[in-house]
Amino acid sequence: MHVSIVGSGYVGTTVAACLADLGHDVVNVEIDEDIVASINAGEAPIHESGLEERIAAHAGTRLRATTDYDAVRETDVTFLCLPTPQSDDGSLDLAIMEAGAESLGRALASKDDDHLVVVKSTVLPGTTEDVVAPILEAESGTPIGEGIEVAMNPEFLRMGTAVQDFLEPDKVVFGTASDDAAATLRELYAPILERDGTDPVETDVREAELIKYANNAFLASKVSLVNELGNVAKAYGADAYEVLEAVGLDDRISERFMRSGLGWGGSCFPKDVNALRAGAREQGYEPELLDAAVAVNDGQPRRLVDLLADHVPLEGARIAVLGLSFKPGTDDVRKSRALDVIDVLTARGADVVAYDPVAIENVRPDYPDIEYADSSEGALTDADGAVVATGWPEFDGLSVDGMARTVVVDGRRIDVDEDALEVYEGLTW
Ligand SMILES: NC(=O)c1ccc[n+]([C@@H]2O[C@H](COP(=O)([O-])OP(=O)(O)OC[C@H]3O[C@@H](n4cnc5c(N)ncnc54)[C@H](O)[C@@H]3O)[C@@H](O)[C@H]2O)c1
Ligand SMILES: O=c1ccn([C@@H]2O[C@H](COP(=O)(O)OP(=O)(O)O[C@H]3O[C@H](CO)[C@@H](O)[C@H](O)[C@H]3O)[C@@H](O)[C@H]2O)c(=O)[nH]1
Repeated sequence: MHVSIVGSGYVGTTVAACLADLGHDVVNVEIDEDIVASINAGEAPIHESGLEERIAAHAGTRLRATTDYDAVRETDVTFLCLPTPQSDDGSLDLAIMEAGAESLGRALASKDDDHLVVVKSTVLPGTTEDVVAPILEAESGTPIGEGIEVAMNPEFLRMGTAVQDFLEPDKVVFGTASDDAAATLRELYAPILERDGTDPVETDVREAELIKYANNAFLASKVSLVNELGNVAKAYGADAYEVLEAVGLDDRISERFMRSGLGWGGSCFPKDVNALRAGAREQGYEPELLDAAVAVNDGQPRRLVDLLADHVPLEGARIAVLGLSFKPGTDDVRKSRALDVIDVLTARGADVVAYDPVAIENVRPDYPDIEYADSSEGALTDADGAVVATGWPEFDGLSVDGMARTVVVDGRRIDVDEDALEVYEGLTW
């Protein structure tokens, strides 16, 4: 099939490379010329396992990128993979989606045969049919349903495992308003669906939009509940990991997403939970449980620093922050809890020296005044205390020899020889 993908960031690039891998002919339409050049040169513009080799294998044959929206006219389907950020008040900001839909609609004005526009970005119920579709209709001059159709196909991939998640998904969701649109999506995803004998979840557009938010709200709230239970465990002097490992043996609960500690960050959970809270309020519903999930999450960085302050006077102390990315396996620092920890530490007068295996350059522009080390040993040298903010595997078995005082407060449960330390405190154990 001939597919165009508008927006070539984390999602658009991954989806494009994977669809090319599945045998489709794919073009990325992207406004950033560096990204376009990178894909056409066969190089991955982002750090994701399995992406580089797929782009290298297909660039110039089944995969290309362009800044020119006219390329969509040579395709049957367009996926919108544009950012849907959070406004200052927490609500969903659709300005980029609207601009993308305008450009796409204009390009489709001179296309003769049928075209399916699929929203893959995370958008609140009603956005595809009530915001995107009218723009496409106005700009193309083609009524929806008479040559142009819209559909919604939410994406559940995670940073760090994006390629594998796309190619081997737990579920595939098609939100459509017609049998034709559903059939086109089934054909496009056929290699994935046939391999596992998976049936796609087929719904109307509005349900597909909400499935994505419900999914993220559920997972984020699960981690917040786990953190609340972890905080209670700590108050009782109990180990939350032992408790929750046992709880997770219940099939109804599952052992996944049970790691308590510093909480959830990243480009999705915070903005999506906030968009859903704002959207629910707009609909006249008070989402009290989601409010609480955010409050528990926002409290964890301060709790971590409070624990450290029980052992080390922070004013003027040299404190190592180990890990900056929002989770291991990615250089993404968007809404990373590590940054909140740094904010609290510096507000309380500590001198921060930070280390991360891949994410330092993404933090430096916003935090030019803290010190950076090129290894965990370097960060720990002469430190009066350390906090673990991201659970990178390389922090397991940490060497603390050079520390002024061997005080370690762990927000991610790394593997550490507690007997070698003056103080080891886990956030929830
Ligand atoms: N990152 C994830 O893990 C993930 C997973 C599932 C769903 N999502 C959702 O997918 C959407 C995209 O997320 P992302 O992380 O890929 O965003 P991103 O910021 O990494 O990428 C978006 C890309 O769109 C480009 N762009 C902006 N305006 C454009 C325009 N008018 N025309 C063409 N290109 C334009 C940007 O230059 C950028 O490269 C969001 O709605 C997000 O919530 C993200
Ligand atoms: O037991 C756990 C699991 C996760 N986290 C934290 O939760 C956040 C999110 O982690 P994860 O879900 O693995 O990463 P993302 O790449 O943000 O993926 C989420 O957000 C994406 C964008 O919407 C969705 O597509 C994915 O399905 C959804 O898992 C990170 O800060 C993790 O450190 C915990 O604290 N404890």
